[in-house]
Amino acid sequence: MTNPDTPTEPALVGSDLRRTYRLPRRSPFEPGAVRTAVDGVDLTVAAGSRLGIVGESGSGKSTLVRLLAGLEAPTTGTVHASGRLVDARASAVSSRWFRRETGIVFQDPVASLDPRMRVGAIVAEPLRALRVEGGHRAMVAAVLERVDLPADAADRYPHEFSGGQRQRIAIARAVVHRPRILFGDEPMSALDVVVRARVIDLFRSFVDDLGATLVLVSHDIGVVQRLCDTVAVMSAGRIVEHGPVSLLDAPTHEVTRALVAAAPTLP
Ligand SMILES: Nc1ncnc2c1ncn2[C@@H]1O[C@H](COP(=O)(O)OP(=O)(O)OP(=O)(O)O)[C@@H](O)[C@H]1O
Repeated sequence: MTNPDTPTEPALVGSDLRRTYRLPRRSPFEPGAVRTAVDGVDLTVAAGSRLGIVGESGSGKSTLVRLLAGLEAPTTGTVHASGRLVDARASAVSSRWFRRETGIVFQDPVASLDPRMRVGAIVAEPLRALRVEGGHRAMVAAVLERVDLPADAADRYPHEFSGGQRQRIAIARAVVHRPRILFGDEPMSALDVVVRARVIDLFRSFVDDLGATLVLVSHDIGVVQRLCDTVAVMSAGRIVEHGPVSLLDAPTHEVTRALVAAAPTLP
């Protein structure tokens, strides 16, 4: 039996994460320049916490979340999930344990859903790939209902749905296997205000139900204030401020101050 006083292992620990990209060469005589997207990040995400990652465009938010989600390998540094090394270069079989623990929602629901597959097959895909036991059809039907899609949604194709509905299909696919960590990379930013509010609610209710850890990239401070309990502020590939989300109410770092000052007031 676990002692409630014993601190549990952090959901994620990124240690000295660095990710560089070599840009295309401008001349045949010189190598391409190197761009540093993430520049020595140490980050611990406590189990059950809800971390928002904010920062100006190009500050490295998406790259950091791809590293934490094991979608991309760091140039140097490591990611551990519940104490276990996450290896983005591992085979599908070796990385299955981590894929089972994680779900990801991206910004663009059109690009992230295969147009040739029916919605039911799209949402069932993680169950199949991750060898989840049980009746997949029933699990898919239940999760589609949870995201308010019509009963016949499973038999239809993504193009038959609106942008907001497609994002809800993407959320259904991300949570159908009941992950312990949910990642979102700007999952609300392609949506209009009303649809965005609904998608925020859905994120919150799934994270509550699953008792999951949330790692959410957003340029929208208001979304982070609504969904997250902690925030990390990025600038030029580094985390310049990290703490409770209330730090956005009284920002001290100049980067955070500028982000808060530039944020529109939400209705
Ligand atoms: N595959 C890549 N090849 C080359 N450069 C890249 C690549 N991915 C990211 N970068 C560069 O790394 C830096 C950080 O990019 P990243 O997308 O992580 O930032 P971001 O904070 O998520 O930006 P945005 O808010 O605009 O999405 C940028 O300068 C970007 O151009």
